[in-house]
Amino acid sequence: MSPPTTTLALGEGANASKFTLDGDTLRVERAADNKWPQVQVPLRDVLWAAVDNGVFELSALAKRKPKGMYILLNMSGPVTDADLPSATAFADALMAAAYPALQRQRRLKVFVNPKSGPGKAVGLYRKKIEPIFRAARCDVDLTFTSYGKQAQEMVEKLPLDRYDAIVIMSGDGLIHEVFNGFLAHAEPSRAFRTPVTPIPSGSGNALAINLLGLDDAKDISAAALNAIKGRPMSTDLLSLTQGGKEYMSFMSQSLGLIADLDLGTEHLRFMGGQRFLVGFIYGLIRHRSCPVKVSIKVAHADKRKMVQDMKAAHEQAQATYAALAQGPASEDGAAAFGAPPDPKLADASDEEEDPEWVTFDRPLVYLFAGKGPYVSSDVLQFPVSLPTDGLIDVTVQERTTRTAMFKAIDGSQRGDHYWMDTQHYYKAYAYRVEPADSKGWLSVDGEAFPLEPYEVEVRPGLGTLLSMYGCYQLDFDLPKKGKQPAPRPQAAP
Ligand SMILES: Nc1ncnc2c1ncn2[C@@H]1O[C@H](COP(=O)(O)OP(=O)(O)OP(=O)(O)O)[C@@H](O)[C@H]1O
Repeated sequence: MSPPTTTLALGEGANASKFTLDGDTLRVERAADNKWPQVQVPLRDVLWAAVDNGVFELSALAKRKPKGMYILLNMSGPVTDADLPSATAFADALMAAAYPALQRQRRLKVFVNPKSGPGKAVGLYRKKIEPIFRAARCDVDLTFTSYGKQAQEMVEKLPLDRYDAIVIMSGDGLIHEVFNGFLAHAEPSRAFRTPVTPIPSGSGNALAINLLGLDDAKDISAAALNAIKGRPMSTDLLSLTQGGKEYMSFMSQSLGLIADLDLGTEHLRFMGGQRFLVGFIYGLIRHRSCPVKVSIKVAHADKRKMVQDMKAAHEQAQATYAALAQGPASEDGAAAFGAPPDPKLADASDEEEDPEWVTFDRPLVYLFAGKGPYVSSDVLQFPVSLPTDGLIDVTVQERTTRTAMFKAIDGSQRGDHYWMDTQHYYKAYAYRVEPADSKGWLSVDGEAFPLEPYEVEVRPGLGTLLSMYGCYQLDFDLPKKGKQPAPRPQAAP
């Protein structure tokens, strides 16, 4: 239920301020403020309100335009003794409405990688993120990483009771480290329940894009808000075994063209995200096959059904989120988006499914498997991925003409390649790869692994992320009428 309209008026004459809590919105009118004489923000963006030592304090993130960047507003003003009861009551009501069934003042373990992306993370953290966490009165334990794998080592020994979430300001590489730190923790299942949330500052920030959406992922303040207000969202993780050792992958594994462009373009780092596109074009010009044997434990492979399932799951998650956001105020942060489904139950309705291992036996250009729709801001590789369907999305690009592959680049941000006949898409419980030779790369969450035999198995709902929505943020649907995709031939088992 939305809170009733409540108003607080403070000060007099030119210094008068009026605060109105109206449904899901806070309105502030302060004629004396030259920059923001009137502000309207959704309650979601309110970070703090309190009366402290006779001063009314209010912090919120605000935007000048709906699609603009967040700006932190800290307002404060004296409260007379006569106004003290009404100001305190207003602040309490505002906080209750701004944190519905959400824990306040989260205790955050924050990792910032100074070397991530263009190397500006420290400055951005100090300028933008730190003031937001301070405004929300979060308890921050900050580490600027000083060498590779430092975050992983620290997470392996993390005192789990000490933190409500782990915040990672870097690219996807440091998130990979954190999940692998959990794997080596003395209490792995408890460790994996610690929510993880990204603040994008790397060259690949897929998790931030998937949680926040393409637009908000450009605004690190939106990511900070997610660390403060996001709700725990379970996610499947992908257990990769190679040479008898287990690794945890949260995002993707790739071979062939995709791994080459991911790992073989380090020298083009100065280009930022553009280096992946350049690498893709270079790979297409070389047009090499990827000599591997791929076996997949397939749950189903009907592209249209996958889209319908994804849309239905998103609707359900959004309804759950909306109910939670309207829920009674509480300081209990345990509200999650429900338990992950049993993957066997998820497909119980589909009697034609064959849970046996099948072998993909056509020449392929790349294999790309993972969790989470976007793998970079330009590529919507797994548009039907769901956080907790207990399945991994496995795509195998069969060898085709260069022209067909070049055409696919254009719509890759929209996921157009999903509909290519030669792009085989499987929902799978597990898959195995046996490379014919060891020349080339295996990329796991963007990190280099040897091109040796490996197997991936889904660990349903093992990990926890933070989300404002309860589902990934993307726009993908069945093609409009008149633009029907051609029927896709099954890869022969
Ligand atoms: N201070 C540091 N110096 C050098 N490397 C570091 C430091 N801190 C972390 N690292 C390593 O930097 C890598 C950066 O990965 P991450 O993906 O998070 O950022 P990125 O800028 O997107 O990098 P990449 O493009 O390589 O993926 C991680 O493997 C991590 O171990």
